[in-house]
Amino acid sequence: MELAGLSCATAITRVRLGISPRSVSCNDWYCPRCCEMAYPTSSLVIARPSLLVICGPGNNGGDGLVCARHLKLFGYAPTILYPKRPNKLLFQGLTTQCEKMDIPFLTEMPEAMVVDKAYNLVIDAIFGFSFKGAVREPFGSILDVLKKTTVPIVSIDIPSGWDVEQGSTDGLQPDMLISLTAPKKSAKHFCGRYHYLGGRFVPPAMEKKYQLNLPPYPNTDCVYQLQ
Ligand SMILES: NC(=O)C1=CN([C@@H]2O[C@H](COP(=O)(O)OP(=O)(O)OC[C@H]3O[C@@H](n4cnc5c(N)ncnc54)[C@H](O)[C@@H]3O)[C@@H](O)[C@H]2O)[C@@H](O)CC1
Ligand SMILES: [K+]
Repeated sequence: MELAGLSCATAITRVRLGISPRSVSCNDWYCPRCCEMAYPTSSLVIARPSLLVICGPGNNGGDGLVCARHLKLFGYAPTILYPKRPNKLLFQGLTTQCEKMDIPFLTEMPEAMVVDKAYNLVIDAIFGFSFKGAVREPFGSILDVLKKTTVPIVSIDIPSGWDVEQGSTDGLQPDMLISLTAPKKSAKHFCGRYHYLGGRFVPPAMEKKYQLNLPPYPNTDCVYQLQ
């Protein structure tokens, strides 16, 4: 989980993010002409390099907590929403680490307009490959807000609410997807601009056994850009 979260934070720092679609005429968050070196904090829309990380009740949420901590170490200003916290030492420890790093926690999901004004990016760490059935609250309302925001969304492993194999026609449409270990079948329905693979920790024997055909990560990188 530590490596998964670190690779998510690393992938996020690699993406170009424009000065502001509200302040540049081309309306493109990732336009190479309008963007500076991009994701460095100097190019963010809102002066403060603010990001909202929304964490769900399972390991996908744990990846989000780790990702938030590393983003803070990289110079960003993450805020976390973590509405359903499992009663397990692992997640309590990850939460404590974020608190000790002065990462603020929200008590409720802000409205879409507030998200648009306050954050440069939303990181969706709500559900991963164990999501099933109809979305239960409070996550249904949270996903509804995310569908209304204009802020780019980065989904960890799977866009939350998508079926792991079939995807979703009316679900979240993130701008960036970070597949962990290997892309899931639903990734072929991803229509955003950036697709990264992260989580460089698969033993070669396992990669061979499951014919994962993972791409060659360059040098010591923990992420690989697929798209
Ligand atoms: N190889 C692995 O197993 C790895 C897993 N990792 C992460 O772990 C994720 C999978 O973690 P988990 O198996 O804990 O599952 P998830 O984090 O996908 O979600 C499980 C949680 O969501 C809840 N849930 C499921 N369906 C729901 C619904 N319809 N409405 C509301 N709540 C619902 C469950 O009660 C459970 O609390 C991956 O997607 C990935 O992000 C990574 O850390 C890397 C390695
Ligand atoms: K997710």
